[in-house]
Amino acid sequence: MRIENLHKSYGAEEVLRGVSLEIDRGDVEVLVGPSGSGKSTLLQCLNRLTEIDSGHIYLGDTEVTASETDPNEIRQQIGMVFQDINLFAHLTARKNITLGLRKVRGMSAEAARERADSELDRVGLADQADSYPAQLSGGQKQRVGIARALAMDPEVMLFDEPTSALDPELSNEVLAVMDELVDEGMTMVVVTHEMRFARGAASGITFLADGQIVERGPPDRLFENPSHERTAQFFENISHDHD
Ligand SMILES: Nc1ncnc2c1ncn2[C@@H]1O[C@H](COP(=O)(O)OP(=O)(O)OP(=O)(O)O)[C@@H](O)[C@H]1O
Repeated sequence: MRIENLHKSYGAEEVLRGVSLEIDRGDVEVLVGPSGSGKSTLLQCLNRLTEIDSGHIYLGDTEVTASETDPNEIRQQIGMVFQDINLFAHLTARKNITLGLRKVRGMSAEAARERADSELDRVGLADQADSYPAQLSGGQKQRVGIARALAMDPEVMLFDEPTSALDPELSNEVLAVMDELVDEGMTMVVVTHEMRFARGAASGITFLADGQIVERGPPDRLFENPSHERTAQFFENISHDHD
């Protein structure tokens, strides 16, 4: 993905102020930064959930931000997992996945069911296909959300604080699934406070503050030897939060 000079304002507040970033196929980019720095907004721009004011986003040769590009197609190619698990409560885990496959992809009932079951298996939930969201733990629901995005066979997966509403044990279930995706070579952009995941899985860490990239680099360098005082301060603060 290539992100060029993105600008986005909400009213008078400029939330993204000239963000440029390149993410290679198979890379895992972790976005970090203080609350309100624009991480979620940036992520949402990448699959057109939020429209930008100016700049360009490319996925390979396709310009995501071009007016003729269909946002629904982009959202299949660039899947997203949110902090709030937004499953349909009246549908089973399997049906939550087959719905999009039938409606958007026009798959037959049988093919959709097969695909859903195979994605549920991939996230370790083969035995929960008939469960309703209320019968699942937060971590299981989040994994169904991941399976639902994966079922569309995306080229890129976006994760917006996928574990921050979960207690540590359930977070680990979700992180384990994310680690597997990393091992499979999935291209991922992840907003997370889980520095252990960032350290272990990220190819690059981007530190955002006030809607701009302060610095970017491989995790070891950013954690051990940041170039900017602001980055150092941020990592110092989070390590204290987790003491
Ligand atoms: N839909 C919206 N309408 C108006 N303002 C918004 C909207 N979404 C985000 N903002 C504002 O944009 C700024 C950046 O928000 P964003 O959620 O992108 O930051 P963030 O870095 O993800 O923060 P956090 O870590 O707290 O989630 C904030 O000041 C926020 O209030």
